[in-house]
Amino acid sequence: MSSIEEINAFATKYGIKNANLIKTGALVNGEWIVDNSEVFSVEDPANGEHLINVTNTKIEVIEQGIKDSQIAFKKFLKESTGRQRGRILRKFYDLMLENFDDLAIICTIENGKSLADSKGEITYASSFFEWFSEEAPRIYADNIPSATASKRIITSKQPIGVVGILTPWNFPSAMITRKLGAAFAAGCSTVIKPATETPLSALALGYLAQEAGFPKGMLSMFPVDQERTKEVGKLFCESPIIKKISFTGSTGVGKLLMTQSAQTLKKLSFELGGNAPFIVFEDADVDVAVKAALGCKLRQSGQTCICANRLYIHEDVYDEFSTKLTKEVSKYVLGHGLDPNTTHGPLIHERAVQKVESHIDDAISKGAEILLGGKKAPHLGPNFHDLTILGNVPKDALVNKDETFGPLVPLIKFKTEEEVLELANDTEYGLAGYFFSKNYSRIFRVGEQLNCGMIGANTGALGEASLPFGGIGWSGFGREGSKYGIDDYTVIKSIVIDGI
Ligand SMILES: NC(=O)c1ccc[n+]([C@@H]2O[C@H](COP(=O)([O-])OP(=O)(O)OC[C@H]3O[C@@H](n4cnc5c(N)ncnc54)[C@H](O)[C@@H]3O)[C@@H](O)[C@H]2O)c1
Ligand SMILES: O=CCCC(=O)O
Repeated sequence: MSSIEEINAFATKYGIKNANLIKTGALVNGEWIVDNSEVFSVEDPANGEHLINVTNTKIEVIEQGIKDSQIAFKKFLKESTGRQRGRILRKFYDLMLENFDDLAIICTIENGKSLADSKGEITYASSFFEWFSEEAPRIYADNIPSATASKRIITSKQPIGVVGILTPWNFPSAMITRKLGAAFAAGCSTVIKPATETPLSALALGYLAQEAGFPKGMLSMFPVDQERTKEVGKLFCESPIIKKISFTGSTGVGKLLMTQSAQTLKKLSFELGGNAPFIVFEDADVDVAVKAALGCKLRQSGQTCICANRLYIHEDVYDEFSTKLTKEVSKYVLGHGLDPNTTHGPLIHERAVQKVESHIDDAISKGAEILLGGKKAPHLGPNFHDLTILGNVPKDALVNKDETFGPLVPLIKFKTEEEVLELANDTEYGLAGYFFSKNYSRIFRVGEQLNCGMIGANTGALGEASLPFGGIGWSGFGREGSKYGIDDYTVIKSIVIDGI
């Protein structure tokens, strides 16, 4: 599908005012390539209905796009300044805000999350362009004293070159802007493969990039189906032109991409899976902890990499916490994301629902009890699952080790700080962690001992453009956003000058 009439009808059906945002082809060297000979279907995860067909970009088109991206990079490197790149990013930010409602609707129909969550995502996504528009003119380096009196060592931070960006479906806009904003601020060109489930949000950003003044070839986007995804991942990793890969997704795929990148020794940034502990100590403000758990565990129905995965509650406050949490969660409404009453949407696909079920079944077989929910909700659509709270989850339940990535809140009792720190750190993962206490020495002590890249102390909300976002261990490496975010897209060059 791609005629103007069809696109307009699609936009009208969903209340999207700016039909130009609906793109169904690949963006290659400044041109939209719509090829109806090979397409894949984008579906609404809430009801399984077909939304639109998108071009399944052919490998030869992608290979050419990568070459064009290198030409664009070299040209732009000579011409552009940080200030100019900053202005383009600022324009991009403004355009995202002008198209705010439309971008949120596009996100909801292809991802399933509630419109409120989508609006939150567009605010978050656009903030990275605002942030990096301000960072772009400030890429400073050093003048380093030499050991030899006649020498000077001058460094500069140069853009690494063409960057391959591979993004997931759970934040179809923000995972692109957090990478693209930093890469473009540094002066890199980018080739992006968005998630097969959510290409429309990505392609809408491709359109806005052109409107914002991205030079042709500085941003190319190749939508592909699941099957071709693997081929493109390998192509990016093995390409001698692409100098860096930035990936957000599962740890398994991260390991594969790292192996595939060995021959080209690429610079890599990986945001991978998590297994976030959420600890409520006996000296916590329980109301604060309950409020934080609602957002941090159940935002986007639990499909966020920094979602709490396992909740450890001190035995003294366990009953109060579980009663208050259950009362609040029972007020939530599952439904289609566009329905104004909906607080929580479906999961992305059947596999995700099965994982939630398997974690529930495992915990119950080991003695956990259902406090709320506990079942699939097929009457709402194929990918709906109850928001579920399990009490008295044993410490050997699967959910302690494996990320659910869904709406399951497992409550696990503990007695001592020492015991809970051991449980919390008993994992290969280390993305986010949370704990709640009013005792300041404990805040410092536990904060220093939790093995995670990001820690919330008395908060469940971490994400913002100024946060160095990233993990340790099997949760990946590299930091996105923040004053460090551009570093991943630059190389330090030193010039040693003698004879002074
Ligand atoms: N860190 C995050 O933000 C994040 C986001 C989404 C998923 N996840 C993790 O992934 C798990 C489930 O999600 P999933 O199964 O969709 O993850 P996944 O890793 O299979 O998919 C994530 C993204 O990677 C792409 N991808 C998959 N195989 C690829 C390959 N061989 N080469 C290149 N790209 C490839 C997918 O198309 C998708 O865009 C979760 O449990 C969570 O741990 C993490
Ligand atoms: O899911 C991955 C990113 C989540 C976030 O940035 O808050």
